[in-house]
Amino acid sequence: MSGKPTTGPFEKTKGWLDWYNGPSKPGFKLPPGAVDAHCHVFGPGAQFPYAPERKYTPCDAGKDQLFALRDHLGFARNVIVQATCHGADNSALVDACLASNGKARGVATVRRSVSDEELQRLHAAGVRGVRFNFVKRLVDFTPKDELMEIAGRIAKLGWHVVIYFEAVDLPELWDFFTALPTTVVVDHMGRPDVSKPVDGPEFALFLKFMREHKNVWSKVSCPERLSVTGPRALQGEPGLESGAYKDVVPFARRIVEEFPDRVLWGTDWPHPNLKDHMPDDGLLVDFIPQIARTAELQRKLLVENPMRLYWAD
Ligand SMILES: O=C(O)c1cc(C(=O)O)oc(=O)c1
Repeated sequence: MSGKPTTGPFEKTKGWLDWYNGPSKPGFKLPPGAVDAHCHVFGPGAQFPYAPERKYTPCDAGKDQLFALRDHLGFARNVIVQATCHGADNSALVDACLASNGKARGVATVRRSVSDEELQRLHAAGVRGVRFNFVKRLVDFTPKDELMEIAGRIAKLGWHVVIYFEAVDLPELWDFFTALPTTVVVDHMGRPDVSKPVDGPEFALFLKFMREHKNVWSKVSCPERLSVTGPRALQGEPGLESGAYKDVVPFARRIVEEFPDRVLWGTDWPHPNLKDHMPDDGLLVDFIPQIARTAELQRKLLVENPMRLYWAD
């Protein structure tokens, strides 16, 4: 990996943790054609300014650094998800997709005012979905009728909707989510509270959501974000052997084993808003065989599912 995080003309949010630029080589050998199906680009801010309405200002994390990480870890492709710090200006995302030689597809953020021409331009760049965010610390509220209107328009392009929310908010969002007319992909397992039992009512509701709605998929990503007690995956520390993020394993494993054809995995590089540590992305890859325990489950999670959703054409 080359390149160090820079900050450009913007001042980072106080306490911001930069991505770790010395990731280890994973011990786990990814299957050929593996896709990192959730990652972001931030700026660089000098070229792609952060949005005025953003809730945080990150360090830069540009496409060259993302592609270097992809190659270092052994992924073949990326799905780049529009980060909230760029609002609905998808320029950095589009630039990265276009520069990737077909190795990156995107999930954009759009407003009701987006034109059909702009949607076509995004499609041509490789965008295949839009992201609706309900995490209050990240975005201002968007009315549900606006989101439903957008969903109806992008459905015609064959795109899907990615949703990000906290587990406690699922009951209130249920009717909206289950009325969406597209495939629906949940970010980071709907952020379960992993200090609660995997068999408890909160996670049961999430499993019911997926069980009763066959159009719902889940990213089994972000153990570093969800873990409460598990040891961290830090360079120089025994990651896999000591069971890094082990409190997250039962949740992710449950989803992978019940819904093997509707799961995706991603690094979440450059890991926005982590508060107490920055993971080694190589060790995050080493987390995968704990949650997808057979070669077949790994192939579905890392190759077949993301290819079906993002590279169907
Ligand atoms: O939990 C987060 O802070 C977070 C933020 C963003 C974003 O700002 O887009 O994306 C993620 O996947 C996760």
